[in-house]
Amino acid sequence: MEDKWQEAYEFAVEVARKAGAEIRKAGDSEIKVNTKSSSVDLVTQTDQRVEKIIFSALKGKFGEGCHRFIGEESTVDSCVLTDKPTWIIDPVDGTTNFVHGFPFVAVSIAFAVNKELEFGVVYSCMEDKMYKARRGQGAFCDDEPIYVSDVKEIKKSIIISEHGTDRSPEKVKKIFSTMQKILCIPVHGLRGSGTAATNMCLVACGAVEAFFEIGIHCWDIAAGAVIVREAGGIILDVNGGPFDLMSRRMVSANNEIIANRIIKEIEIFPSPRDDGKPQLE
Ligand SMILES: Nc1ncnc2c1ncn2[C@@H]1O[C@H](CO)[C@@H](O)[C@H]1OP(=O)(O)O
Ligand SMILES: [Mg+2]
Repeated sequence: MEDKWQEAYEFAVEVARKAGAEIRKAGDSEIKVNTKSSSVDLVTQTDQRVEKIIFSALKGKFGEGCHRFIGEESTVDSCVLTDKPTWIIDPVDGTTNFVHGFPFVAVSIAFAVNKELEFGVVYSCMEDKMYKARRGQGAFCDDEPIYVSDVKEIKKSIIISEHGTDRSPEKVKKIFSTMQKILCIPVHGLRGSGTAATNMCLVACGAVEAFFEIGIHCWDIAAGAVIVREAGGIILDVNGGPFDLMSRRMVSANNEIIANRIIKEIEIFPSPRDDGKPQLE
């Protein structure tokens, strides 16, 4: 069949825009906060409600039986990626930002077939920016093509990383030690928007050279991964090997030179995979 997934791609953009409008509206009223894995891993009723809105729209259109659904708040199916068409969704990426009114919050919708990411949509809803990419067709922000930066010198780069939600002193020490080494190369700067999906879009549009993190989940980065690749960038594992969506770790960069220079400095710490398989070295 010609261009089998185009309709799904266009529908995903529509659904992301609607979901983002819901998030914006919810941000204007009182936000009820609960915690998940730790006291700093936040979830709100908006996360759960928006995920339901997205899932019911997609299931209504494509049928529950034919497609699989992986979502941050309600993973109905396990996180093991199969060959079946699979939606990978984070309804509110940057929940902590949302709770605090820090203006970077994204809806992330990705679609994989035969274990390969087919398209990704990231709607940065507070800025009203729609990032999207389909495999082989380029990356766009608000329908304008976007490209990664052409900087090859690490000393002329801006790098993004985040701190995650695990505050065990050993992990925090490794995260800060990595950041210190990168900062002292020296790079032009270190940044972090508080949403992995948006961070990847910042790589894709050339605002920063790289974003890396250990601890992120597949739903945080699946859509962003397509967008970065289609903008001309690359995604690698933090050990320099191939990127594995379920590994909970990755380096996305404008090119291999910047990626490998950062990888040299990353102090890897253990992070259980999303699919329960043994972690890579
Ligand atoms: N345990 C974890 N460690 C690191 N990042 C995490 C994480 N859990 C979620 N993240 C995501 O990483 C970014 C910030 O660290 C956010 O995109 C956040 O997603 P969330 O807002 O959907 O929870
Ligand atoms: Mg997230």
